[in-house]
Amino acid sequence: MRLLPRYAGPATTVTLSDLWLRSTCDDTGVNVDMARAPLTDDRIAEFLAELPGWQRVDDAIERTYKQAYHETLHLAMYVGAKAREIGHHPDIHITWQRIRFSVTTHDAGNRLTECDFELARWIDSIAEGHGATPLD
Ligand SMILES: C[C@H](O)[C@H](O)[C@H]1CNC2=NC(N)=NC(=O)C2=N1
Repeated sequence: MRLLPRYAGPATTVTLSDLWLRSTCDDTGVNVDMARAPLTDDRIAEFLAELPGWQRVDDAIERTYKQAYHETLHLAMYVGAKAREIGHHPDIHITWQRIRFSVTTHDAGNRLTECDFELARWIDSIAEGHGATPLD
């Protein structure tokens, strides 16, 4: 079992993109702008087209990866660190050899917003860095 985290990439640094996303997606007194407005079905389809592998499930987007159980715990830790940085958090479901991420915007009444697609992009990047295999 790998004892040290495999991935020490963007999840541990705050980038301009994070700062933008944080100012757009968290609720620390920043005006809720377009990024947190519920998206129309057409816009959701446009965003999904840019995120191959993510599926819409009702008013959330989901993706599942295959990875050794203990590696999925590492991956969840780094995704959690990124979620804290950007103020937007996925549901994470871990079972044997599988990790599934589900993202929606609770503050918009559990509807899909731009924040969800930004978070999905980060999850893809971190999962790739961890060597997780998409199951789509
Ligand atoms: C106050 C806090 O920033 C907000 O409640 C954030 C926290 N993380 C979040 N994560 C997700 N997935 N949806 C939200 O609406 C959300 N809101």
